[in-house]
Amino acid sequence: MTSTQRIAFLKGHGTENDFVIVPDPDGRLELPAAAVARICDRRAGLGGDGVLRVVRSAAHPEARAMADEAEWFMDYRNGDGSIAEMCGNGVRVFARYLLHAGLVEAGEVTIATRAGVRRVHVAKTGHVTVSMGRAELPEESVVVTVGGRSWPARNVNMGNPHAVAFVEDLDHAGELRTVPPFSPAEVYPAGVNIEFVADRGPRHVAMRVHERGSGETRSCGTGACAVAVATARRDGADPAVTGTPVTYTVDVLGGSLSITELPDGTVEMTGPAVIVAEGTFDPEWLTAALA
Ligand SMILES: N[C@@H](CCC[C@H](N)C(=O)O)C(=O)O
Repeated sequence: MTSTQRIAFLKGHGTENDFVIVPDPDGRLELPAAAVARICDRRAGLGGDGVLRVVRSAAHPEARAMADEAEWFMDYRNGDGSIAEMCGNGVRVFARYLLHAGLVEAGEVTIATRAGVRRVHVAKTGHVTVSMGRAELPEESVVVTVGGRSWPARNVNMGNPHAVAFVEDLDHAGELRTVPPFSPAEVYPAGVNIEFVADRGPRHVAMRVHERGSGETRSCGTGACAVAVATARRDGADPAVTGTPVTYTVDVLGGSLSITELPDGTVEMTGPAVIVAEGTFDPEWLTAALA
C-alpha cells in the first residue's frame, strides 16, 4: 500500500458487538495483528470489538477450498488482532454489508468462515438469521474463576471455544472489563470465551461475556448459541432426543438474540445487524498503523 491510496472502511454492529469492516475483495491488504489492534483502539483508532475483512474466498488461502460454495470469506480478527475461527454477530453484520454493497441479493447467502461455510438469511431490512452449525459439548469439567470466586462451567464449542457458567446474579461476575476471568489452560490451550448466565424466565436467560482477544463485549453471537445449548441441556431439553426445536431468548448487554436448536443439532441465531457509517482511512494514519 502507498500513502496515496484511499482504503475504505465501514462500521457496523450486531447487538452492539461492533466491527470495523474492511472490504478487500482481492486480498491485497496485509493486516498484521498490531494494525488490527490500532484500528480497534477506541481512542487512537476507529474503535471496535474486531475487524471483518471482506475477501473473495478464491483470493484467500484459508478459504480457497470453500470458493465453490461461498464467494465471500469473513476474515475475522479480535480487537487485539488475534485470529478466531468464528464470530456469530460478525457473520450477520458481514451479510448485511454484502447486501448493502450490492455484492449479493437479499435472501439466502453463503459465507465462508474459518469454522466452515455458514448459511445466512438476510432481507433488505430487519433481523438476520444465520445457521451456526452444531454445538459440541465435550465432557471435560471446567471451572471459571473471576475476582476470587469460582463456578463450574460447561465446555461448549461453536467453532470457537466457550465456557458457560451459571450464576445467580450477573453482577457476581464482577467488573469484567478490569478483572478478566480465568479458565483452565489444559482444556483451552488457545484461550476461551467465557459466558456468565442468569435465568430470566422460561426459555429466557441473560448473559455477560468476556471474549478471548477482545475483553468484555456487549454481545457475543457464538457465546449466545453456546449459552442456549448449555441452558437447554441443564433444563433437560435436547431436540435430538425429542424431535422438537427449542428456542431461547438470550439477553445481552447490547440487546437480545433468539437462538433455536433444531432436531438435527444445528443452531440458528436471529438478531440485528446494522451498518452505521462508511468512510476512508487517512492514508498516512493507515500507513503508520500497517508499518
Ligand atoms: N463476538 C463474536 C466472537 C468473536 C471471536 C471470539 N472472541 C473468539 O476469540 O473466539 C461472536 O459474536 O461470536
